[in-house]
Amino acid sequence: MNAPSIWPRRGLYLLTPDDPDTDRFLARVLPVLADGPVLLQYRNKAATTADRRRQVEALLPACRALGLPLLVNDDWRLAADTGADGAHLGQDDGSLAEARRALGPAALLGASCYDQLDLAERAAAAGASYVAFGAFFPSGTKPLARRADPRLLAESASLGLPRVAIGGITPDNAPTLVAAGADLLAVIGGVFEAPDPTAAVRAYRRAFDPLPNE
Ligand SMILES: Cc1ncc(COP(=O)(O)OP(=O)(O)O)c(N)n1
Ligand SMILES: Cc1ncsc1CCOP(=O)(O)O
Ligand SMILES: [Mg+2]
Repeated sequence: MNAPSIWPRRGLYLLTPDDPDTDRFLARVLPVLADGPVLLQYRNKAATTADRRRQVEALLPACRALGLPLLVNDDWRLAADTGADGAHLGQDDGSLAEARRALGPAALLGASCYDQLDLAERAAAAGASYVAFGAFFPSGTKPLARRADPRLLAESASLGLPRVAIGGITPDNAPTLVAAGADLLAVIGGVFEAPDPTAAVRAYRRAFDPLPNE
């Protein structure tokens, strides 16, 4: 694990797209990394187990060169085996406390809390580095995702952990979630389904750093 003790707690948290073809997957992801995401999550539900490992191993040197922390979705063991910076776990992805014990104190460990403050409280107690809520808007990537109320973002502030918002976030609706208390905006389709993914990455940055008249 090479997680920095101080990691970026505010900005675009980019998640990779589902793509079964490794060459195409990397050709889609690598070019947007330099343009402003502050965290990257490897999430590719369309890849085989062997390809998942290959793809994490291919992303890691690029992330290292940019100082961009890389988390692995679902599978903290793959994160441990590849030396990634951490993992993101949902309700079906195993024990957060076990992952924390295995990965150590420096690892970045994220927890899906959906629409439930009590899950966030439990995740914090189990050693999460951040808590994630959502979906806040309809998501083309995950149309059946549970929907969450933006008020959860303010209600979870007292946990003292960065709060991640996810689900259908676009450059247009991003500012409302930042205003509601989101520290990190987790995005897939808004970048990878955009006609110009690099321009889309830059557009999300504006939610955190608006122009003077905005
Ligand atoms: C930052 C972030 N938030 C939520 C999720 C969703 O995790 P999960 O519920 O385990 O669903 P899948 O991503 O595994 O489909 C996430 N991955 N990242
Ligand atoms: C993994 C996940 N969990 C809730 S919504 C979602 C998908 C987010 O993707 P998009 O940004 O395309 O809506
Ligand atoms: Mg999961």
